[in-house]
Amino acid sequence: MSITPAERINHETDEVETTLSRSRPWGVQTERTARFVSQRIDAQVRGDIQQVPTADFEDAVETALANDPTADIVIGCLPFDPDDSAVFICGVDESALGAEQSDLRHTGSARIRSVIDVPDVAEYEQRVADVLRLIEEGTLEKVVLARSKLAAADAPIDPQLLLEQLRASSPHGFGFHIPLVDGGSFVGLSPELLVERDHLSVSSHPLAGSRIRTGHSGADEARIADLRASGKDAREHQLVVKAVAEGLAPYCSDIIVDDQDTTATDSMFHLGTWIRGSAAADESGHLPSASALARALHPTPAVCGAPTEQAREVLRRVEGDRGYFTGAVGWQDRDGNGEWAVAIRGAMIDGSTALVSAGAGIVAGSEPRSEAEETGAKLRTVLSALGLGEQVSR
Ligand SMILES: C=C(O[C@H]1C=CC=C(C(=O)O)[C@@H]1O)C(=O)O
Repeated sequence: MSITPAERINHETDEVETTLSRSRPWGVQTERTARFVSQRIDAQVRGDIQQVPTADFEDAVETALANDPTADIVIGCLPFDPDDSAVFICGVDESALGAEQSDLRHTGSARIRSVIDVPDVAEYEQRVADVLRLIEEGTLEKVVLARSKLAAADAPIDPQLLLEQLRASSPHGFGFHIPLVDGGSFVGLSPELLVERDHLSVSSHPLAGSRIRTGHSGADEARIADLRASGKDAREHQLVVKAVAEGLAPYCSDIIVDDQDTTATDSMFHLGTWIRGSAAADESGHLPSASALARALHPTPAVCGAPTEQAREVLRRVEGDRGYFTGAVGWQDRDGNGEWAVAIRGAMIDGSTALVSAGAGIVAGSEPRSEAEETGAKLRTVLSALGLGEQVSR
């Protein structure tokens, strides 16, 4: 008897569920340091870890800041599923005080001993094929399907060291280290700006459509040309640009959509588009905060799909709980200025294990094998910083 795509994608993965749920005891508070680094700031705050429900991103950020009246800014992560909890640390920006104020413990002695695919590559390719059938049937236009690798080391993994190693591999992007209530951390270097508000100025730089970098200039130029000429990648990208421009429209005036660019990370090329506008005050004179703008945009089709609700439903059935992966990570001040990056190219560190996840946009014309290769290359960005990389082939 043949299995339908809907039946197959009911698959659940115990290792991932366990790692994610261990990160979520409620109401625990312990003082730790969080860091967020971008072209705009290098912020480090020390305070209690606050885990708050997030029916609404803006309310959650405001609740966290209200809980700590002495704090200037909040750094934290917002979940992929808004029914889930967010984690914040509020405080005074201590980055100017130097590293001795932080939790830095650069032991660097952890060696990765084993890596498990979750799901295995064949199952991921089957899921892509199943989603392609749903797309063919006309139910959906795009779904961003993710897979993970669970790496186990012989000693606790140092999250600060991982962040430094990621930053050494790529000078751009949004570096983050968010401590979690169970003692674990969410660490990464995202290339994608969900939204930034700097007083009146609002910007977003969605990415979608990718090629793997070879590291050889001639071959890389050919890959960039191929990416720019690809109708499939243009469709995948334009779905995101349209959603972001429409999402910002109620909150901004003078929205300008730039020409498409190519954004490079250490391992990937992506199609990107800057979308900018001026923050518009509501009837009581309030400007939309960075988190209100993040709420309006999340989840974009760069991490979920289109139409959003149908894609989200597929992801719930296929992948289960994504936790903070493909949520948002960033900072915000009391005036609502801030930056929220898309929470990709990161790892959930739990003692001596690291759960690394990556997704790829599936649209008509996608091929299961190349989507597995693309997610493999995205995973390698983080795995290399953990000291793996070439040893992990796909
Ligand atoms: C969802 C991820 O990437 C997104 C960002 C850039 C390009 C993407 C793509 O081409 O599929 C994804 O939309 C990820 O890295 O986990």
